[in-house]
Amino acid sequence: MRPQARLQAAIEILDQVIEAAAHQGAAADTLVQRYFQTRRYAGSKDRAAVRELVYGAIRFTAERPYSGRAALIGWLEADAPEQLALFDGSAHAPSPVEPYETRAKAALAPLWLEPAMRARFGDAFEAEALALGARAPLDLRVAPGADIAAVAAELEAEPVPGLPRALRLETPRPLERHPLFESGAVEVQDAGSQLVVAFAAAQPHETVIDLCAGAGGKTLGLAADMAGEGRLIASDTDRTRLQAMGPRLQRAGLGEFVEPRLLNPGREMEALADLQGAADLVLVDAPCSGTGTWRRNPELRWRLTAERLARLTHVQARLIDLGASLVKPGGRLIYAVCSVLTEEGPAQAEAAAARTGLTPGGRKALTPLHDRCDGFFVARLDKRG
Ligand SMILES: C[S@@+](CC[C@H](N)C(=O)[O-])C[C@H]1O[C@@H](n2cnc3c(N)ncnc32)[C@H](O)[C@@H]1O
Repeated sequence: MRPQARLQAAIEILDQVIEAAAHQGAAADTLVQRYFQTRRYAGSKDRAAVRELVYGAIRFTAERPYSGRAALIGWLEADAPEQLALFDGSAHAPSPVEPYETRAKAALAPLWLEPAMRARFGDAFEAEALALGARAPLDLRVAPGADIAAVAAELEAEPVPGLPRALRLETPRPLERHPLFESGAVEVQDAGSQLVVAFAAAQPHETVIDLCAGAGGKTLGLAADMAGEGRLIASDTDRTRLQAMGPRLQRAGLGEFVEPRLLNPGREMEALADLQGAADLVLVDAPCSGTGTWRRNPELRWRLTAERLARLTHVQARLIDLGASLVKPGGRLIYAVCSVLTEEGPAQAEAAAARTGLTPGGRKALTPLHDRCDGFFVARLDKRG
């Protein structure tokens, strides 16, 4: 592809990303992949270059742009103006840039969300928002049986302070076909997620419920901490995610240990009735805005709306109440969200303590700027014995 055609491809994909963001459609990564499935003439260098253009424009502005063209022009004018000469109207090229046409403006947070984020971060708002929008390294969790020093040497990865089983690749590269990944010796998991698991402090012989287990990222960490002793139930309402957990458990040799349970949305208790008041630990890793993961999913900034956020906080409160009923006297509930918003974090935990009668037992807020990991909020709530 000529450079001009790459720009035009990026514009077309960005149009799709904008449309999908407005209507809860497919993720940007999926749209990039689909675009090239039907364009076999594009080689791997073309794909990589177009992807860079698409993500450069997405990272540039947190405010959903008017069009793919506006997004790309806005970004290139700010960061690579020489490329605008390639908007020359030749075959497969974008038409020349007009002085008065709409261009996206740089924005660190969606306009409607900025006041809440300023209130949350105070003077550090700009630095925190910049860190949230920057590229993330690739973090790995090394399985208990694997020699971490040998894995670090083989992958040329660095240790992560405070997490003895974590390694970091500052420049991410695909690992899905690496023997260390295929054998279950390493799993991709952000340091923030690993810190949440460490905060939960699952112990051998406990009964643990990972209520919103998804594809099992944190389940694997909980299982490692339990050293295969006790009971670990992993539930979710999403069949596809729960099914994706299967191969991960197999790779880690945990197929027999973890009990997956598919829940019916709104009627979750039907599949959990036997566990009422039975768990030492319930992890509620609740669905959330994902504001803490903007580094890896920058287009989430274009997706979130006030209505969606309100729906999410409602679901979070419901899941905390459900989780609380599963905790046994003397047990604990760990509430976690990959969010940096007060209403999903501290405010949610405080309201939960007042509503459920559970006792606040410590909490932690992580941010990319401060902790070099995804943004997370995690809180512990104890049930009196
Ligand atoms: C933040 S994700 C969990 C990520 C997962 N724990 C991990 O570490 O990879 C939130 C999960 O909550 C699930 N979920 C949404 N509504 C739910 C409900 N009513 N009951 C249980 N899980 C639910 C979603 O399907 C999603 O997988």
